[in-house]
Amino acid sequence: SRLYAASYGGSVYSLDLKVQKESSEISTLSKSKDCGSSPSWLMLDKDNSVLYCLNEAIGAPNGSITSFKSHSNGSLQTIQRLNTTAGPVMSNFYSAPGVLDRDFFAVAHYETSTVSAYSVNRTSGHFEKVQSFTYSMTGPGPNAARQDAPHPHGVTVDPTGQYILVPDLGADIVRIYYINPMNGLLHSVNPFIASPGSGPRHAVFWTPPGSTSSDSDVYLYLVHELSNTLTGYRVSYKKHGMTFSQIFEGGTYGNHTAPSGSKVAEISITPGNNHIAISNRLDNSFGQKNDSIAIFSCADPHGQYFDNVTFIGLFPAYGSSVRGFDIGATPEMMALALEKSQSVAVASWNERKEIPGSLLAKKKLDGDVPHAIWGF
Ligand SMILES: O=C1O[C@H](COP(=O)(O)O)[C@@H](O)[C@H](O)[C@H]1O
Repeated sequence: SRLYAASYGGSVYSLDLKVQKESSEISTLSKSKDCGSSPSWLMLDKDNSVLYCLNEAIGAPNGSITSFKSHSNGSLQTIQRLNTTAGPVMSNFYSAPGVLDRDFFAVAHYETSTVSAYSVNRTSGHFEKVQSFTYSMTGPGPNAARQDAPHPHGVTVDPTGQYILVPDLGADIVRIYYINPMNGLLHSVNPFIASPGSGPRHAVFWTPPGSTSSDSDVYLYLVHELSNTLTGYRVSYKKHGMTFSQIFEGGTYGNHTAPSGSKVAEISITPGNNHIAISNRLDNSFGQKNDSIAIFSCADPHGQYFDNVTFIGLFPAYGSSVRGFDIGATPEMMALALEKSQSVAVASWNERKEIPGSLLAKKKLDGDVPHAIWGF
């Protein structure tokens, strides 16, 4: 199976996982320095074999985005590199029904309080900036060290494809943009206000399988890095925006207090559509430098309909500071970006119980590893 990983050592990796009965192994197929000094996030267009890499460029005045053609032998061929405002940390594609020849992607820039949007030719992998929104605050938030300014952190497209949500860790807000269906331009609508000091980081939607309709059940789950909490909301669509009614709030350690210094990072709905997986960073829950993945149930066992959110338990992450993870491949496995272990790891995935399993393979890369994703 193919994996891609971003390393703050300045490399984007194309990796190969060989699963064997005795011992599995991750090997490097190729490595590129063309993403820039601090690759932070990867976004794969599987249909066109194009990989997009955000360069956070920590400490530098500009960030950048690079697109790569990913060839079947694993080599990464640079298509385009474009400078951006500093600090891009997450991106996501979206489209507009009235724009037939191009799609779009939005980028959250943590460092510069900015959300930017690009139009992209998905076939060629070329892209250009179309919009940006920069925010300010009149004073720091309750956690002054982390909330000195707005810090957009995530980009999530709603299930109907009409809205983009951007959790802002610094401002305790989820910014919401309506996508103009005729031209793809983003329009700010009423944001969602999170609890003061909670630091919303990333968000994910749950719907019954395959639903793209605002008429069906739509739920939003949000992880808050500063309070180490998960919140859940039933979503309703209005003429010009979305409203949220809270259905859950709980810690990512169940009934236990979050260990000092720990911080939540990633959230996703598991492949069976019935659980929520969350990465807890720097908690050492499974021993020194062995952090945890928290699993919550959120639907019936078949993932067909909503059920009350319940904490199931913690599972080992096999390293320190899981900043990103991706559950995918065939059979399903969990790729873990172990930032502070400077490694990428793959754990098995228990498809019956919808929980992480044993460690299959782990590979040290050339720096801190903020993101890893499955390829094709
Ligand atoms: O201070 C920083 O924080 C941002 C966001 O990190 P996270 O802990 O919320 O994942 C990080 O990207 C940046 O490198 C760091 O300087």
